[in-house]
Amino acid sequence: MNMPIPEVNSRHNAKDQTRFAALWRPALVQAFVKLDPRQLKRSPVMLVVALTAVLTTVLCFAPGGGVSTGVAVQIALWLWFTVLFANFAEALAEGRGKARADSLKAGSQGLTAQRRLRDGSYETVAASALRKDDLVRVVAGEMIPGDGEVIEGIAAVNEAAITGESAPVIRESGGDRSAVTGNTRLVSDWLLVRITSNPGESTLDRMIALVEGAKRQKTPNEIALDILLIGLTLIFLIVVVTLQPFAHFVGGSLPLIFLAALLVTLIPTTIGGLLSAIGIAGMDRLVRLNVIARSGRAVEAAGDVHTLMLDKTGTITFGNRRCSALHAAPGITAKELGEGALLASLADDTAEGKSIVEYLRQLHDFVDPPAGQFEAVAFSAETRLSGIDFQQHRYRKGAVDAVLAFVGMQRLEMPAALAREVERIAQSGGTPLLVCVDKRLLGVIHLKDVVKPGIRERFAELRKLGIRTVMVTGDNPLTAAAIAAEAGVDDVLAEATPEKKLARIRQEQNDGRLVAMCGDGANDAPALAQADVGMAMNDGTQAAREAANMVDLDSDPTKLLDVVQVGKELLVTRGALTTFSIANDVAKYFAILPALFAAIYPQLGVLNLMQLASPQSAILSAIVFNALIIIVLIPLALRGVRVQAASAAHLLRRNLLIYGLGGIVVPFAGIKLIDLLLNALNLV
Ligand SMILES: Nc1ncnc2c1ncn2[C@@H]1O[C@H](COP(=O)(O)OP(=O)(O)OP(=O)(O)O)[C@@H](O)[C@H]1O
Ligand SMILES: [K+]
Ligand SMILES: [Mg+2]
Repeated sequence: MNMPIPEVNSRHNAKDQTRFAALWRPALVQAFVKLDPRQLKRSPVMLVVALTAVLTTVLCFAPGGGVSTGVAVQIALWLWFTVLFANFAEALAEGRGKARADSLKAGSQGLTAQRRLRDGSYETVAASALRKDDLVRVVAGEMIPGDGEVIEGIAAVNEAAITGESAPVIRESGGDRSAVTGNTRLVSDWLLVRITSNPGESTLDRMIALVEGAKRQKTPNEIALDILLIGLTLIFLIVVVTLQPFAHFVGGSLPLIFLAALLVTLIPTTIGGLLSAIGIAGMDRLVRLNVIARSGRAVEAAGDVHTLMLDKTGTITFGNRRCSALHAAPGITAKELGEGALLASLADDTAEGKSIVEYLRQLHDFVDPPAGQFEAVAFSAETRLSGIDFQQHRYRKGAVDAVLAFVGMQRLEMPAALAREVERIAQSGGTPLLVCVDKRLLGVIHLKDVVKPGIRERFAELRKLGIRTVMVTGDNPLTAAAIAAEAGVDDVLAEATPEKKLARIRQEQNDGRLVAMCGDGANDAPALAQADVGMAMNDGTQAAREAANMVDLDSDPTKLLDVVQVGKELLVTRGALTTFSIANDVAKYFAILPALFAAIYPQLGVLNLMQLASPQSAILSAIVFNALIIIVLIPLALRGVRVQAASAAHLLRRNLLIYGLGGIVVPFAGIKLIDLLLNALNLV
């Protein structure tokens, strides 16, 4: 049922065609610009073709060996076409991203910022002059001048320029929603932002570099393939050079121009010419998915990922865990619990803490303790506690096991009514926070969060691709299990600290599996850095965005499914075209050799199955075919081979059959057809 059906990816067909109409002209110009040897040397195979083209161009003036000048000129021209077609493919791939890069650049031009000086006043500077740790103030209506972290304030931000999503999002200091992106617009209030990137390193800069493909580094896979292609080129060079002694042996001779042309038809020019376009097109598909990848390597790893780890709050759920109710322990009044919970939350600037304060202020009028008379204990993912020390009392709230440990109580010693309440909250998928003062339990706070829609279906699709999903969360096992059941993950790791998350990833990697991690919090940063594919939610913290090697601008963890798809398509497309290219070249050898030697070894006539008209015609037809096949395969290289859920072995067999067999058969038909055409037109 899950049959692999490699086919040309048609999802973007209509769009691609309209784009092509706008793109081919500039790409044609670029094809000539890219004849620059400094650019050509990035592809060793194409460099060899270019050098051969130069040689044959020179030989046109004295072809020798009975080759007519007309044929020599045609061979030289088609060799140049071969290089130009490969350049054209690359230019087309780059062109698709360039329009987006240009509009991104235009949006950031002339942007200014209000930078805070030491004395607290502000100066106006160009956004491009901002450096890490500068403090800037942004007010409603202004653009945020760079990537940064909100230090003070709360505001709605329209991120459409970057994400294409026009609904504003809330950004505030503290907690997991504190990161802002340059070139997004503040639509309300004001923010004080600490800039976190130096010029040239921001999200916007990375996006531009990515879509332009200019600074694209070759991935380890591409380098390995390059080495294989260079090896094949050397082997065929030796093959071609040894043909001449054979010819001499029987008193004949092959013209140098034939040998040069033969070399080009035999070396892997098809994949050599399309390799870079395949890589750029893959990255472009990612950008269109609104995912920014730091390296092509991560995208390829995504194609092979086995385990996907996801943080719960903010990744699987929306992450606005808010206080929805309080339940007092037996013998504690609502007022006592409220006061304790408020004190434990006053100095807590996480979203959870703020929501508790807000909730309680609506119910009671409390008098705040004067500032400076208490000592804040900030929340940390390690302790999973927060609160204050005030008038010799220690007010705390936090994860159930953490607070029980704090008051020195076993789980079973908890008052039965409170234990039931905690369980009820957890089973509903909510997060229970116990509240205590010193050794006394006051009650429990119910934090509510909502699972993002569509998650379950997408995880089922991931499972079909053979990817296991694991939810890792700092929350208690019951809440974790409830959310896990709702989201449909395969496994859960609850009460996890950042270390535990990291250890789990290392363990999977030690078992030889590639791991992807999706997260948003500062506490996810180590895991995001350790994972082979680390995808940060754009609306998460700056720490997570910096540690990850991909950022999803839509903050949708299920986007990983698409990234896996792009990675697989990239690997399969490259593999398929390599198979095709090599099979093709070997077939050409047998297709044209009999014709080439017909005059020298008349006995070979029996092998001349294709009955090509003459050695001249055989060589020219092969060169023409060799160039045209690049053009024919450009759409496949740019769109990618469509990959559907299937085992790797199945895919491999299927592709070997289609592209291997195809690669052997196609040249026989193609070269014969061109031979007939050239002769009909009297060109040889
Ligand atoms: N402001 C807070 N004060 C006290 N305790 C908190 C606070 N926020 C969260 N907790 C408790 O600490 C636990 C861990 O929170 P944290 O945000 O680190 O979770 P996490 O590891 O990111 O996992 P997830 O995001 O999936 O919940 C929470 O489940 C909750 O019980
Ligand atoms: K070739
Ligand atoms: Mg989190």
